[in-house]
Amino acid sequence: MGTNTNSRGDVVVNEVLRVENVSKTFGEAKVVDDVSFSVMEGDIMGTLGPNGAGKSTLIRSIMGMIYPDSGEISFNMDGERGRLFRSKIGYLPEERGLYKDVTIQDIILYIAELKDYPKDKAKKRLSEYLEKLDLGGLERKKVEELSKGMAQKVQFIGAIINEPKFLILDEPFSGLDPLGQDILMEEIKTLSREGATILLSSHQMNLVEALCNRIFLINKGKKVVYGGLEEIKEQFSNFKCTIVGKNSVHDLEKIPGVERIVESGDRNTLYISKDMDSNSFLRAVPESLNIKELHMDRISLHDIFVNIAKGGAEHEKDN
Ligand SMILES: Nc1ncnc2c1ncn2[C@@H]1O[C@H](COP(=O)(O)OP(=O)(O)OP(=O)(O)O)[C@@H](O)[C@H]1O
Repeated sequence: MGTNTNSRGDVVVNEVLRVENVSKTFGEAKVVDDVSFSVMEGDIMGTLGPNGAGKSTLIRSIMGMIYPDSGEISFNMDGERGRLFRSKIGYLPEERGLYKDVTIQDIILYIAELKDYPKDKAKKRLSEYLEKLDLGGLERKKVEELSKGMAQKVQFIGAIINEPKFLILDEPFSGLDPLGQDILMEEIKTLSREGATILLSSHQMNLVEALCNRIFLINKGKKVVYGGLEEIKEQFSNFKCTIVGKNSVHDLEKIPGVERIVESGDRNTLYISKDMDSNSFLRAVPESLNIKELHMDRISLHDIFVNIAKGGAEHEKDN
């Protein structure tokens, strides 16, 4: 796993959540298969995986909503070890649902009460967060009058109303417009700076890349990648080179270090082997190529994800 550096850059040893050899079967299908990982104090950990990979099943198991067939899940918070400390945890479930015929304030105060969080503090925190999330002054609005994105923000407030030490967010960005996503991302960073440890699942790779210090990637129920974001990028090939121009894939494939090509019209993206540094690669690009544009980039989390989900295809068409 390498050094345990959290999202704040601190080296930490306190493991807040430990998932050990967890498996879950529905009918004949093993949807979580012997999965182990840890979330360290101060982490913003991203759980990624294709549709149906097992992310929500894992999260529901952590939340004690379903029982794994085997394995152990344990928390360690404020020096106490245990199964689940409800009052210290915040949870945004994948399935959205708030009572419709109640006001925002009533539902949030109800959630706060379930978590033993004082009513006066909850009221103040609700107003602050409504303001931050662009819903200022809407305490008395009924849930049924809200748009999907607005309801999503209210449910987020429900997850953080008790100042949780550990926050689990299942697809927090889904249904939000780009502005809403940016606002939420800033709030997640602020909560982390203020001391929360966060586990989130998302399909928005750019947001995960900007937020998370540690990644857990699951595919078909099995852990496939786990570690620090930088560590993972180095583990997979480091660079990609995009060349725009009329070139045959056959010629591009012959350049030393090219592992994989994604073709999109005149634009070819060449994924470079991690053994090849960028200077050596550029020196090896033949003069005979037709080059209208050329750029070198670090590979993104999106690239890593697609590569794993497709099983590392050699040569792909992008359209
Ligand atoms: N209660 C259930 N009963 C039967 N099968 C289930 C149940 N819950 C989940 N599954 C199955 O388990 C698999 C994993 O589902 P899960 O919701 O954990 O995936 P996910 O990674 O969260 O996917 P997505 O990104 O689409 O939300 C799927 O094949 C799903 O059909």
